[in-house]
Formats: sequence, structure tokens, C-alpha cells
Amino acid sequence: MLAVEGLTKRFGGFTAVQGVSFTVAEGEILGLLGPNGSGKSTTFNCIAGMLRPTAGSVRFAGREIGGLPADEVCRRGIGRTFQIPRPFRHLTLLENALLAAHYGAGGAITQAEAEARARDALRLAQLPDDAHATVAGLGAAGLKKLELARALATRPRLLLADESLGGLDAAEMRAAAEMLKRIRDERGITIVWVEHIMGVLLSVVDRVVVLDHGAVIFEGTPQAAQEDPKVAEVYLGPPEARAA
Ligand SMILES: Nc1ncnc2c1ncn2[C@@H]1O[C@H](COP(=O)(O)OP(=O)(O)OP(=O)(O)O)[C@@H](O)[C@H]1O
Repeated sequence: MLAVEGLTKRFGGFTAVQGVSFTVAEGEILGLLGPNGSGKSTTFNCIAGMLRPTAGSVRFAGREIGGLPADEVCRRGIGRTFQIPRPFRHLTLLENALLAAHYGAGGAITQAEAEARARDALRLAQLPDDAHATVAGLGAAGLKKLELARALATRPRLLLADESLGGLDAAEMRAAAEMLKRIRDERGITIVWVEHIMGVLLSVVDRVVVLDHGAVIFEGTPQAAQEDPKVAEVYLGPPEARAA
């Protein structure tokens, strides 16, 4: 469904992503892992149209999308969440989701249809879908849910989830991971989940790609990732430096 090939992104003289290639199959949950600064968000933003790749190709559903603007990528069926939720705080949850539904449809749906999509997305994210629920009072976990609902309201076939777990406690992390799994299982939405926290992600993803210094250093099953010495080294440091 998604094929990233030779993706490279330079910022001036600095190469943040260098020749990254991976594919995502329909219905799969792929975990994109890597330590801070390894190029995950840059890769993600090149797919989602927030950044224009310096080189390489991004194909979605058989068509090149590399370099298309974010709104066009969204209309083609790729929804995304942001690492730092920035909802419209003066609007209700429903209004936030409604705006996302219109954005995802490029303004081509009726208000009734947008409302149906918005309510469905809020329910999927386990948020109230009544007209009065407000953003005020949502904690970190609630804001992440709203971020997810806004992405779902755009009716994506592929969901790019950016670091959904930062700032959550262990129980909230498990619940968030289960929610992504449920969205895939119930709706068949393909998911690329970007995270630097490895533990809980490995329990729900089908496959893992690990980046380090802008390049892919591992691709395989979650089990194999846990046993891979290169993955252990970027996460835990060289063997001699690890605590016994
Ligand atoms: N707009 C930019 N201009 C210059 N350098 C950038 C820019 N965006 C990212 N970088 C650099 O590119 C590298 C990769 O950053 P990126 O945000 O993609 O990493 P990441 O793996 O997502 O990290 P994190 O887990 O901290 O979000 C970093 O060294 C970062 O400082």
C-alpha cells in the first residue's frame, strides 16, 4: 500500500534521512522506531507532505505522492496525528473533529456527512460525541485521543501515528496501543506508528523498521527486533556500557 524508496532529506548541509526504503502492506501495523534524532519524524513528514523529499520516492496505492502538499496527501487517504496535540481549544470536541472531516474530504461533503464522520471518529477514539464536550479538562491521554479522532475523521486508509505515547503513564500507554490495534482490526485501517518508546509498541505491531542516524538499521518482526544486537546498541548503548 505504501512504498518508500531511497528517501533522502537534507536540511542545508545536514542529511537527516539518507536512502530510507521500506514498504507497508494493506492492513498491517508497522512500527517505525529509533532513538531521538534518528530521522523518524522527518521520514513521516516526507510521507505526509509536510516536507518535500530531497530525493527518493513515496508511492501510495500505486501512485507517487512524494512532494505533494499535505492537504492533497490527506485527501488521497493518508491521515496523521501530531506528536504535540494542538487542538482548537475554543471549539468543542465535535467541532474539532468536524473541521478535520471537511479537511479530509476537501470540502466535498455535506455538513450532515461531516458530522457523521466526526461522531464516528470520536466514538472510535473513545471520546464523547455529544455537541457540548469541550477540550478543557482533557489530560494528556485525552488530548492524544482527540488527535487520533481528528486524524480518523479524515477517513484515512493509512494512518500515520506520530509518537502517540509520550507523556502517558504505563496503563494509558497500554490502552493507547490497544486502541490502535482495535482501529486496524475493526476498520482495516493500515497504520504506521512512529515511536521512540519500544516496549508497548512491540506488543501490537506486525513488523518493525528501526532507524539510526537517518538510515534503516533493522527491519523484521518485533521478536527479532528484541534479539537484534544493532537495535539493542542504539537503544541501550554498547554492551560494555550497559548496567549488569
Ligand atoms: N527543519 C529542520 N532543520 C534542520 N534540521 C532538522 C530539521 N528537522 C529535523 N532536523 C534534524 O534532523 C535529525 C532528525 O530529526 P527527526 O525529528 O526526524 O528525528 P526523530 O527520530 O523524529 O527524533 P524524535 O524522536 O526526537 O522526534 C535531527 O538531528 C534533527 O535535529
